[in-house]
Amino acid sequence: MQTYLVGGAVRDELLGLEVKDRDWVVVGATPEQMLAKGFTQVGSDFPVFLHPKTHEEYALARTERKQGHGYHGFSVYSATDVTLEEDLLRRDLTINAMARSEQGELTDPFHGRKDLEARELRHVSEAFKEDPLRILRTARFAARFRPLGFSVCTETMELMRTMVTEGEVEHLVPERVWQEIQRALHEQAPGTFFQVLRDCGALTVLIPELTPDTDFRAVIDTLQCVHASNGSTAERFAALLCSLDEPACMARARALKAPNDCQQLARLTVAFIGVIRRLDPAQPDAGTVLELLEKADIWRRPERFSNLINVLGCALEPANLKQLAPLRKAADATSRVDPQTLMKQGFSGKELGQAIRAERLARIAQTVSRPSS
Ligand SMILES: Nc1ccn([C@@H]2O[C@H](COP(=O)(O)OP(=O)(O)OP(=O)(O)O)[C@@H](O)[C@H]2O)c(=O)n1
Repeated sequence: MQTYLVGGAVRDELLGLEVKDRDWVVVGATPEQMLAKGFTQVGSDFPVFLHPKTHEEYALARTERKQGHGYHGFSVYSATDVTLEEDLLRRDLTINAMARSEQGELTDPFHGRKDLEARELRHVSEAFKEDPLRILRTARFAARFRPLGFSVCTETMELMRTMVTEGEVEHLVPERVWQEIQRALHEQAPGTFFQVLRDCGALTVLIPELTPDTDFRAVIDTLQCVHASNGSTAERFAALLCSLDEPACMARARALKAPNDCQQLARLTVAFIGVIRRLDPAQPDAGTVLELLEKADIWRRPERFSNLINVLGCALEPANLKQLAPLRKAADATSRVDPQTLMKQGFSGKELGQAIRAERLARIAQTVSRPSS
C-alpha cells in the first residue's frame, strides 16, 4: 500500500501558496484494509475514507468512465491493480494531476509542473470531455490564478468549445452551476471566470441574457470593483447581472437557483440603476427617491441598503455616481422619522402609515430636492 498527496495540495505547494485542503490517494489497498486501519468510509459512489486523526480524505486509486450525459452516469472502477498514473489520468487539468509520495518524490506523468511554470491550464486527456463541470472548474482556476499570469491554453479552449457545441453544458444541473458560480465570484479575478465561459460559448447557455451586445468590459470592471471592496456573494452576483433589465435579471437569478438574498439584491440593483439614470442630478424628485427607498425597504433592511450602495458605487457610470450622495442623505433623513412620535400625536392604522410616508417625503424634499448649498 502506497499513499500519495494529490491534486490541489501538490499544485499549491509548487506555486508557493498556502495549502488548505489535503487530498490523498491510496494505491494497492482494499476497503477492508482501510477500515482495519481505523479509517471511516464516506460517500457511497466511490471508496473514499477519512483518516481517524486528521480527518483528511483518502481515496482509493480509481478510474472513471462516463456512460450518460452531463454529471450523471459515471462508472467507477477501483481495485488494488489501479495504478497512480491511471488515477491521475482521469483528472481534469495537468496542474491538478500531480502526486507526491510520502518520501517527497513527485509523480508528474502529464507535465503539470511544466504547465505551472508556463502558466497554462491544460486538460490531461480527452476524458476531460466526460465531465462538463470541468469547463466551469477550468474557468474558475483561470479566475483564481489570473493574477499569477495563468490562462487556458488553446487546445483546452478548443476542447471546451467542442463540448459546448455538442450540448454538454445543457446537462449541468442548476445546483452544480450555482456552486461553481458562487465560488468563482470569490476568486481573485471573478470577471475572468465569465470571460472564459464567454470565449468557449458556455455563457450563452448558462447566462444567455449576457448577449454579445453586452458591454462585457463594464461587467468585468464592476465585478472587480466589488471584489476589491470585499463584497458579499450577493453583492458580487448583483454586479454580474447589473446590466440587465429587471424581468431578465429576475428570470435568470431564479433559473440559476441563486439564494434569495442574491436574487433580491440583484433585483434592487437593476431597479435602482434604471431610476438613477433618469433622475435629475440637480434636483432629484423627492417622490421618486422615496419610492426607491421604499422598494429597498431601507428602514427594515439597512444592511442590505449599504450593500446596494456598494454595488451601485461600482456599477454606475461616473456621470450617475453623484446621485448616490443624495440617496444616502435621503436614507439618513428618513431613518430619523420615528413612528412612536407620530403615534403619540394620535395617528394609528392606515393614517399612521400615511403620516409616516408624508413625513419621510417632507424630509427627503428638505435634504435632496433643493440644490445643495
Ligand atoms: N470535476 C473534477 C473534480 C475534481 N477533480 C480532481 O480532484 C482534485 C480535487 O478536487 P477539488 O478539491 O475540487 O479541487 P482542488 O484542485 O483541490 O482545488 P481547490 O483549491 O479549489 O480545493 C482536483 O485537483 C482534480 O485533480 C477532477 O479531476 N475533476
